[in-house]
Amino acid sequence: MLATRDLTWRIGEVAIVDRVDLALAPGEFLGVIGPNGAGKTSLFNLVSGLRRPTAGQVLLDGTDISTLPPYKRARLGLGRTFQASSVFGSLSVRENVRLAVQAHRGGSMKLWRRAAADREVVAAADAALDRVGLTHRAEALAGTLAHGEKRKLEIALLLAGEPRVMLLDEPMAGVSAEDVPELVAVIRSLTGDSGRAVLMVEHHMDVILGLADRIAVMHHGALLACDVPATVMANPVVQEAYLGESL
Ligand SMILES: Nc1ncnc2c1ncn2[C@@H]1O[C@H](COP(=O)(O)OP(=O)(O)OP(=O)(O)O)[C@@H](O)[C@H]1O
Repeated sequence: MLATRDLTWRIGEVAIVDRVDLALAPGEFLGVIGPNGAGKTSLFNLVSGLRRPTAGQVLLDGTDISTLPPYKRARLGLGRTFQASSVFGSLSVRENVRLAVQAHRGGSMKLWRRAAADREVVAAADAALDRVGLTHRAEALAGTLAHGEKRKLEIALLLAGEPRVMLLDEPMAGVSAEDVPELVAVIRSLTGDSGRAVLMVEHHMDVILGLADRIAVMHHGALLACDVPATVMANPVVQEAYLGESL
């Protein structure tokens, strides 16, 4: 479904992302971990289109998308969340999701189509809010949401684009410990239907372990290991890379 082949991003002589090969199957949840500065965010930016690789490719369903901007990748079914919040704080939660659904579907100029289309948009927005457990906050201004709720809203915005592959960039960042389990449950449900695949960069090992089918470990830009969680955890090379950081 999604794959990287020899994916490389160099700044001068330094390989920030170094010949990374990854493959993500339909319905699969792949976690990307690595010590600080390992190149996780850079890899994520190459896959989502925020940066162009200096060598290698990003493939979606076998097609090379390496040079496409993020919005074109999104149209092909590759959607990402951002670490920085991309929410309109002065609009309600429902309005935010409605706009995302509308942006994804495009508008019809025919008035007689408009009313029915509007109902469909609202229904799709409400379904996305329900998916992430935010129905009870639909009328709240998005700017008033707690961190954990904001992360859920960002996932709802992403769902509005009906992606086949979801890229999640540290969705637990800034979320208080008591809100983590609920957010983990929402994220776990994302691969539960329709063969949607998830690639998630996350700093918290315990979160990744509870979610991922396979874990890719990055170190100094390269892929150190990519396997099922138990095998990765038992890998001495991985343990060595994390020396001084808690696994
Ligand atoms: N635009 C840039 N210019 C120069 N160096 C960069 C740039 N972007 C990233 N780097 C460097 O590349 C390395 C990898 O950074 P990256 O943010 O991808 O790592 P990371 O694994 O996401 O780290 P963290 O877990 O701390 O977010 C770091 O040493 C960083 O300083």
